[in-house]
Amino acid sequence: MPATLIDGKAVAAAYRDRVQTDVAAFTQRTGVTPHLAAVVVGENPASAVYVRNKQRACEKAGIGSSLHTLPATASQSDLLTCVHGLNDDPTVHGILVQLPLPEQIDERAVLDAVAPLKDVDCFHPENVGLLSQARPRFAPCTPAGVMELLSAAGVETSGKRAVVLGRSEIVGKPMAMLLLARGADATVTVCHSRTADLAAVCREADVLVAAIGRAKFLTADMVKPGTAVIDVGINRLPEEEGGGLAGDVDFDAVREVAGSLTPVPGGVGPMTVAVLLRNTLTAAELQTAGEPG
Ligand SMILES: NC(=O)C1=CN([C@@H]2O[C@H](COP(=O)(O)OP(=O)(O)OC[C@H]3O[C@@H](n4cnc5c(N)ncnc54)[C@H](OP(=O)(O)O)[C@@H]3O)[C@@H](O)[C@H]2O)C=CC1
Ligand SMILES: Nc1nc(=O)c2c([nH]1)NC[C@@H]1CN(c3ccc(C(=O)N[C@@H](CCC(=O)O)C(=O)O)cc3)C=[N+]21
Ligand SMILES: [Mg+2]
Repeated sequence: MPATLIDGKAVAAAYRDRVQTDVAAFTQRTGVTPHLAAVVVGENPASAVYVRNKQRACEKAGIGSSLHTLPATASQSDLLTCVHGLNDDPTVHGILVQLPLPEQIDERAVLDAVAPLKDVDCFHPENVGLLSQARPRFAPCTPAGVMELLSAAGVETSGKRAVVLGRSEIVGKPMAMLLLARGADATVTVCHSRTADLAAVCREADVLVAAIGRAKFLTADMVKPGTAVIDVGINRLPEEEGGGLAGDVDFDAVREVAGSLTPVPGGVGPMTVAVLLRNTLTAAELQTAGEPG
């Protein structure tokens, strides 16, 4: 029996409706419109999609948004000046510095410069620390979106073996943290480029999250029948293969063995945007006087 497809678009739409309702109540009560500022350095086609989706979603949810673009040649200090300006602007509640940054920029230094209360990506060490102690201030957008999808699909994680492919600060690591947390209660293994017997480790998984950035990397032989497979990957296919998007999962083949599976597009991507909206409201609450947040 082929896998049940998890409809990320639908789950995200319902999630965004709840955010929209909460934004309206917040704005009514405080007179404040939550505002998300995105900082983009240079041109990157993959980033452009994300920026567009975010801006459209903000508008629909009653959240203000602004785009701050710097040329690909921008210096570290240009970028820090931009971030400091947004930190000091009381009308801006959330700041997102789009990754990756050009190579002349020290990515960590820039992310560390974002005011912790405006750090809607949950990248600042203070927020990562809070997350790791299971008292999060902000949800890591993509991993939290994955947890929402698992829950919407009725996938049990407690006591199950979860395998996360990838150990990045943006997806793999915080994903492992959320699956491990009390309440989710999975037994978590994190794999990376040095993992031995990767296929065998993957075959142990009841829940498998692929976030490595290699098109169609996860093949059917790496998946135990019935496993819930979440495909975080967003990879642009070469022109010879049609130039479309592909996840990290070999969708057509894995679909025949997995219990449930997310498509790309229409899976995790829309959830990332939805959680980002929620975090922007949370940031506005934390920064608005009289709001316990
Ligand atoms: N849907 C969404 O909202 C989002 C999607 N993405 C997508 O998710 C994917 C991953 O992104 P991101 O985490 O930023 O990527 P990174 O490149 O930062 O990290 C990739 C990770 O995968 C590991 N890896 C790479 N190749 C292999 C391999 N052959 N075998 C095992 N492990 C491997 C790397 O190992 P090592 O550490 O050893 O190098 C690394 O830990 C990308 O396709 C990206 O576009 C990203 C963010 C949000
Ligand atoms: N500071 C920072 N935070 C991020 O969260 C971040 C980032 N930088 N840099 C880039 C990656 C990638 N990312 C995506 C989010 C949503 C979609 C998305 O909405 N995808 C839709 C549409 C895809 C399409 O049609 O092209 C989908 O998968 O259905 C894609 C990609 C966030 N990232
Ligand atoms: Mg997706």
